[in-house]
Amino acid sequence: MEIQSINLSQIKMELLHPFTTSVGTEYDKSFIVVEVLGKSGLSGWGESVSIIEPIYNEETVGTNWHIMSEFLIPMLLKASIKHPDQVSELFTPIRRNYNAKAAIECAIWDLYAKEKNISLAKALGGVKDKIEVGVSVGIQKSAEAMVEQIASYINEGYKRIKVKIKPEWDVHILKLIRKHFPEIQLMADANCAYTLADIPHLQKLDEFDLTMIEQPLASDDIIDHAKLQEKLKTSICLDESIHTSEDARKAIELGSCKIINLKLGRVGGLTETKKIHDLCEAHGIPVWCGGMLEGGIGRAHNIAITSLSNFTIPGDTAPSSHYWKQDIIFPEVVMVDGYIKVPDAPGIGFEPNHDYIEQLTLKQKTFSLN
Ligand SMILES: O=C(O)CCC(=O)c1ccccc1C(=O)O
Ligand SMILES: [Mg+2]
Repeated sequence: MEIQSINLSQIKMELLHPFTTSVGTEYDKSFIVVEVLGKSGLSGWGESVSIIEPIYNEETVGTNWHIMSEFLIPMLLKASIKHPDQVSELFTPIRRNYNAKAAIECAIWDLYAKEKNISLAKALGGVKDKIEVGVSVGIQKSAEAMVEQIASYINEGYKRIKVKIKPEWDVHILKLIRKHFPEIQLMADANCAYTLADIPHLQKLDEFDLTMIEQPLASDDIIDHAKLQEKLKTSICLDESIHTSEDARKAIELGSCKIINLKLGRVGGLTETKKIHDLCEAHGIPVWCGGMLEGGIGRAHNIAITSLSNFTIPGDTAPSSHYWKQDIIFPEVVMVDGYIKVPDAPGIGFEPNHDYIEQLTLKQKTFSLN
């Protein structure tokens, strides 16, 4: 693979509906789109999932721009890359900054698949031609609004409902949801809102037959999660705590979780995601694809990775129309009967809408060796 140039665009998109979790509310999303132009004339695309504030992890759009332009892109332009697996290896001397690394690494994977004239899903070893879709429901103004929202999502066909919880927005909400929807596949995501002092309280969630509780404790913890898992019937799923396959190995060894949420940005890209996927598969730990309110390019990468065999639980991969009035790709991602088709066109299988991306651009820079 030979790289001609790399283009970064910081864009801003309005969310159709605000999204509230235990840590804050998102009204719009500003993020970086990466285009890697190959000497082949083909382009690979990636998207960084970081937002403006460092509230889910330590990265932001600003730190991503800095790390990409000062470190990752110069390294990449000087390197000779034959296979995308080499990119994460190349970036190893740069500590953490997983979202920044992933955006570039995913673009290289897309370019690689396009140059091979195969779909990204196929390049990654995917085995499914369609994926099951779940939806993440933010904290609402009232419990009644929550029930209405869920009813409309079930109507749209979503196969799994995830609700965001926090202390004071948990037991009564889940009780009400179960009263209305006794049969749905239901889970809860706490985004680190509890501590071990909450064990008796969290045990009350066991009666709701949740598929899992996601990241109940601190974002950097795997020890206390193991202690909590011993006291809960409900499976714990880790999100924020897992950045590498080594993290996953340790969490599995300790019994800190029974399920892992995989986000390409959080673990530095597709190669590491595959590694964690394979490790989990070998240990009987199911995985699913988390979402970070992605635009169409990030969403396309999520769809491709979800085609792998151990993604056995529906992910947070809702279609474009769930988030945006207009997405940045053609065609937009659509869901039919709770499924999204895995594209078989080369690479991510969706065409970035160049004009629209340009309209949304706040800041742009092109990098090349000469
Ligand atoms: O993209 C989606 O639909 C789900 C979004 C989501 O749950 C989320 C969004 C931003 C930050 C963290 C999380 C999370 O999964 O914890
Ligand atoms: Mg989560």
